[in-house]
Amino acid sequence: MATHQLQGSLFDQSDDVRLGSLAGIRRTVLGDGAWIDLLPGWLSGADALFEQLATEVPWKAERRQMYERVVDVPRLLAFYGTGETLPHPVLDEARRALSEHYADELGEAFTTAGLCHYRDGRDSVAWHGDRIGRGARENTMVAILSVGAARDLLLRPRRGGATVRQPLGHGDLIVMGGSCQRTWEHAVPKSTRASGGRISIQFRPHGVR
Ligand SMILES: O=C(O)CCC(=O)C(=O)O
Ligand SMILES: [Fe+2]
Repeated sequence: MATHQLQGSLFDQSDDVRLGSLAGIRRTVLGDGAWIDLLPGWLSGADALFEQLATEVPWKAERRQMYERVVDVPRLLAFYGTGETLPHPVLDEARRALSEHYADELGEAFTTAGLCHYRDGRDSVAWHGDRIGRGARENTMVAILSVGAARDLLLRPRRGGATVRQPLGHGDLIVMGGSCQRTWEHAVPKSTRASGGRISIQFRPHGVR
């Protein structure tokens, strides 16, 4: 598999949970109208936030029909809809900061937050685009803040082509934008190297899932 690796954060030993500036965010154009913005280490104290979210969020283990079998979804989930208070004030702050930063380009606010908890390297998410909602038809943005151990987020064009590999953890921010949910797919594959759990917080506009 051809991979193109961008830099991520390796450590975060601060206990003081806070956001930095979004000024240093950098865009990579993927093609077919898709792009990603990256800001390694946007959140400091990310590993402390991981511990708190892991224990305090009311995580749900879901089961889904896969052909003729019902299987466990290989990660824990939580969802906060529009107007709901998020499980840590810094996440409300992140949602506000992202909404402000992208106001002109996105034309609407980030409202919902989906959380995924990958307990270890056996947890994963299969190739998909976030296309249950408007992302199937319209350009939109999905902003993901990652805390805990780094895991690879892979991105590949739907029409075929090289895979982009982006390790994410320890307070890193990625924003998938443009046509990314339609023309590209993303996944977090299983890993034999994962050195602990990772939680991702996905901010989306209303009606994007
Ligand atoms: O955990 C991640 O970074 C990706 C999660 C994801 O793609 C999703 O929940 O739609
Ligand atoms: Fe996704």
